[in-house]
Amino acid sequence: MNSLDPRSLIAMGGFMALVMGLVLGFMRRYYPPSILGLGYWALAPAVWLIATVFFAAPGPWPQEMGRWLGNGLILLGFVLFHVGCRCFFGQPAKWRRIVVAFALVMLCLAWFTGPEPSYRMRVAIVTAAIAVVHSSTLVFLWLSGNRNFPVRMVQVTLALHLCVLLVRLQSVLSVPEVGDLMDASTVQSFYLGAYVLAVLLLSIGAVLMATDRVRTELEHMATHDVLTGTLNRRAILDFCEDEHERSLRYGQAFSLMMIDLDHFKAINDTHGHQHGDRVLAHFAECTRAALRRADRFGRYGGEEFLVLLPNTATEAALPVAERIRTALTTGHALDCTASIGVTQWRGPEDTVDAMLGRADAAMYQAKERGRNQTCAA
Ligand SMILES: Nc1nc2c(ncn2[C@@H]2O[C@H](COP(=O)(O)OP(=O)(O)OP(=O)(O)O)[C@@H](O)[C@H]2O)c(=O)[nH]1
Repeated sequence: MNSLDPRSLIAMGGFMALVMGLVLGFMRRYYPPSILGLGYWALAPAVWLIATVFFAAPGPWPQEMGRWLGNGLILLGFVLFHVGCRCFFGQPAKWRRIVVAFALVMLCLAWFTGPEPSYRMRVAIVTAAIAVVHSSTLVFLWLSGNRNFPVRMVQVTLALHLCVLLVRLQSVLSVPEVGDLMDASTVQSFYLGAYVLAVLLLSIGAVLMATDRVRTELEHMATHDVLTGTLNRRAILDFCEDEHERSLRYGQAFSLMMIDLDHFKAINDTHGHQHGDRVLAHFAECTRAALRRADRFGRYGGEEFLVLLPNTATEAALPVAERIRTALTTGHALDCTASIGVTQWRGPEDTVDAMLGRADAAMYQAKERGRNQTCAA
């Protein structure tokens, strides 16, 4: 079987690193600053590209020195990828540990380049070091708990490359001497091919992870209220329609709860609009804490909020309303009171609009009766 020329493979890796470095660099520039880690992910391919130059191009430096630097830069690229992953998930890099370990590896490589030249030992050291970096990236990603496609793709790429590295390490340690990097053997082509693929797939994985995060952030912005963090009007109404459809299909009742803060205009007028905003945020936090996971809570408009209680009839919704009112009066400086109107789905003829109307009417009834209470309709 004809083996691929190692120089061509290295050049291919360099070209891919160039393209992916540019893509990630542009993303770093134009994506929201909340997407962390892109800088390190963009640096990794740039470093791999420079490594390619040291390996493949004859330069003014001695060949052995070029190999030493090339190996170091390849390792550094994977370290930067690891740091990018940590930053992306909001974890600081352990720089002290990284710098010490990297310096040690470079010293060992220098030893087996100059005083005690051994290509075999250099291969073993670099391979083992990259395997350690891959393992810690893998463990970190696993512990991050994220299981979406881009993370899975990066994990699979790291795991496969790790397998190749371990095979290489084992084979390099089990024979007295191995061929040179530029020997056109099938085994060498396999290792270099795996490296090129790893460079490409890890960079693509980084692109996908960042893009997925931007999509999630945009989705959140489109469905949530900035001030209170609750669902916005459109999103909570969408949930109501979904629940209504479910009730039509399965015949299970659900309840809606309209909540309006009492005398909120007076709060604004007395303490200022900003204080009013803080009261709204505090109200949202307390209410969220009083609800179950399956309940949906959204800002209907101004100081009026809507709660959707799936699978819940009025009798079960009323204690929830009381729980919310209790949660709002705990002695906190931002405490307030609220009037609540509750209604439940009444059967196939009932609509979300009709339910909203009834919940609103019940809430106004609560206001008329003196506020800070719940009425059902
Ligand atoms: N600070 C702040 N105020 C808001 C916001 N949205 C609406 N408001 C204010 O909420 C007040 C609502 O006042 P009203 O509708 O008269 O109701 P109220 O004073 O709560 O009186 P009752 O509902 O009858 O108890 C208005 O002054 C609005 O300007 C907001 O996002 N932040």
